[in-house]
Amino acid sequence: MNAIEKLEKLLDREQFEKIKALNNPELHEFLAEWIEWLEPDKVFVCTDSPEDEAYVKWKALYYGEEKMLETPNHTVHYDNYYDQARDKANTKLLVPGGKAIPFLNTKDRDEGLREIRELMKGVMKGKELFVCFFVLGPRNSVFTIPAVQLTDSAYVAHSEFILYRKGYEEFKRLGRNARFFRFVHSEGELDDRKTSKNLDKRRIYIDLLDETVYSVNTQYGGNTIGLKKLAFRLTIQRAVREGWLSEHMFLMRVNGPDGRKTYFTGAYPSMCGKTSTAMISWENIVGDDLSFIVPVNGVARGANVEKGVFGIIQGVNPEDDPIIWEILHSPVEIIFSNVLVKDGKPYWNEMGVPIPDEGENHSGKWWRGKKDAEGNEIPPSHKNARFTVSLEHFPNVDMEALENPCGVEVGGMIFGGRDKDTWPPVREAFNWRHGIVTMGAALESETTAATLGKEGVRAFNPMAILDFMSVPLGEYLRNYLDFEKKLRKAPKIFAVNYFLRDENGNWLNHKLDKGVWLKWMELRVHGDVGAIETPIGYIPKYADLARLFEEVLDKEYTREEYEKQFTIRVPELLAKIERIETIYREKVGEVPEELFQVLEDERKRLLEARERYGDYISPFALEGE
Ligand SMILES: Nc1nc2c(ncn2[C@@H]2O[C@H](COP(=O)(O)OP(=O)(O)O)[C@@H](O)[C@H]2O)c(=O)[nH]1
Ligand SMILES: C=C(OP(=O)(O)O)C(=O)O
Ligand SMILES: [Mn+2]
Repeated sequence: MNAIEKLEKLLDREQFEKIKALNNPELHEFLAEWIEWLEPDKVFVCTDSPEDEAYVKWKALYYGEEKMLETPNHTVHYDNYYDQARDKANTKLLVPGGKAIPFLNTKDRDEGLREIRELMKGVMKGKELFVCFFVLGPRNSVFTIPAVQLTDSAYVAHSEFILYRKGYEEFKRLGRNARFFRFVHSEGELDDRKTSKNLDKRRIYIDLLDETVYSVNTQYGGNTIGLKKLAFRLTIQRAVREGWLSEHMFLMRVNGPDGRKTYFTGAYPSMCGKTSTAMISWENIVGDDLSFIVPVNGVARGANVEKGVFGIIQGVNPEDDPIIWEILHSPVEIIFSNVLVKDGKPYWNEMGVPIPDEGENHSGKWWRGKKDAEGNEIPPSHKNARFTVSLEHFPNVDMEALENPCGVEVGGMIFGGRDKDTWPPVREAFNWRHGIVTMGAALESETTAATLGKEGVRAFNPMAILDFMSVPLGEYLRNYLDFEKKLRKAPKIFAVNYFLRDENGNWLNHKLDKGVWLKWMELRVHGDVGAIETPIGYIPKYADLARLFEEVLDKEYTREEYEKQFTIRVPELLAKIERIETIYREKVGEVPEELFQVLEDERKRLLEARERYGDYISPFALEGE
């Protein structure tokens, strides 16, 4: 029996017709094999019709994976108490022979496939399987990658309808030419709260050879939403092979003087400010998490891979995040996950308004003071609780940029992480190489609640992408360094640090200060302001920041604040170079030689500056030159 005959037997007439209309034998083969293997009771195939999307939404409620909230179109979903973040340990890249690659979690492909197939055999008995088609990037463009998702979670399928562009018609158009990604997900057995039960058998296996990702016994979006962090491993591999960039970056428009529009991408690790930055209310959002950057006629052009936001809700408050706040309180389609619910209303930590003392949350029935099995007090919402919403509802979305099949010209690229004591709030690289090496490849950040495990540990995280890296780091960096050669004018590279602290652990900056750094970077892209040359790049002059603080935030910015924040911390910077160099020399292997040269040059500049000015160098001392 060939694949299409098999499918005719496995699917009811209506569903079968939808599949038959897609002229792609490879797709048919894949579907026949997996539907047979997963043994669902029922299969639903989603086309791009609003009815099919509505069906999935209704099924998420019907099967109890989501519950309605008071506001129309709002629902809440819970993940298991121990399934609240990405599971790095059980996320593995399947490579032939299980070849060890530094910093990557690999596993022998045959063994991995055997294991995951075993875990998935008949896993959908008694369940409904949803077959969904989406695309990454704008449709019918240089960025487009079609993808098919198989899942028994209507919540996962629903999330994808919010986050991705529909792709059934694109599959139809492309026919057998579709080079598509595949995602197979099962939440596995559920408990009475409809959360995944067999967490000890939670696995996320990425088959780089077949561009297929398998995910089982988990529901948390970062582990399950195929087109998000799972596809990301596959797009990085494609990008490095094909000479473009697939990055963990937001994409936003910063509005310059006289209506000038400048687009920036920014790479920060999970929970380090991508969404908050892209959502600055007076600028315009294009994307908040994943960007493709492709060289087109010598110009770096960027596009959002997605069309929605799976954002962290903790800390969203009416003062700092007026737009998200407004959206979260309007009747547009939103999935809240792992928040506190009381009388049909969602609540979350640090929301700036009083929170009830009891209700339901990710731990089940909750009351203030409730402790978990480990004796830890359970907060109202999980730190990694999220909202899922489509960008079309954002008053500040740049729709033209989001939908443009040619993407937008990238003027600047920003790198940043959680760093309490080393980098200044903002600086500009001397050139592409300097930025890619000392800001991107040298990025370190403290671990957060976006992944399971200990928080607050400083960790090497080049380009904020290490969790998703799928090729040897050296190859990835080679591609990055070479990218410049494909461009007539490379984007400027910047680094930011929103997380500096003083001796007592207090933040040195307010959450909205980033709005000022963005305006400064916009001016720098066009050469509109001067800067102070330091051993680690260009930093802003006090006078320019004082003026921008006034204009942007209507705030006074004192010389003392500036000096404290922009002091060049030579011992910390030297120690960092030491750490980074050691990692690349001793642990990574096959690193482009120029990386060491660039680090060495930076070290020399720092040592010379220390000779003249001492360990902690005031920016005013350098400006005087
Ligand atoms: N202290 C401080 N916290 C911030 C700042 N920006 C964002 N955050 C917090 O960092 C967390 C994650 O931010 P988010 O933008 O969602 O990160 P993403 O995962 O990179 O998109 C949230 O809890 C924010 O409240 C900032 O400038 N300063
Ligand atoms: C979905 C995620 O993205 P981020 O925290 O980068 O927004 C994640 O890391 O699980
Ligand atoms: Mn985010």
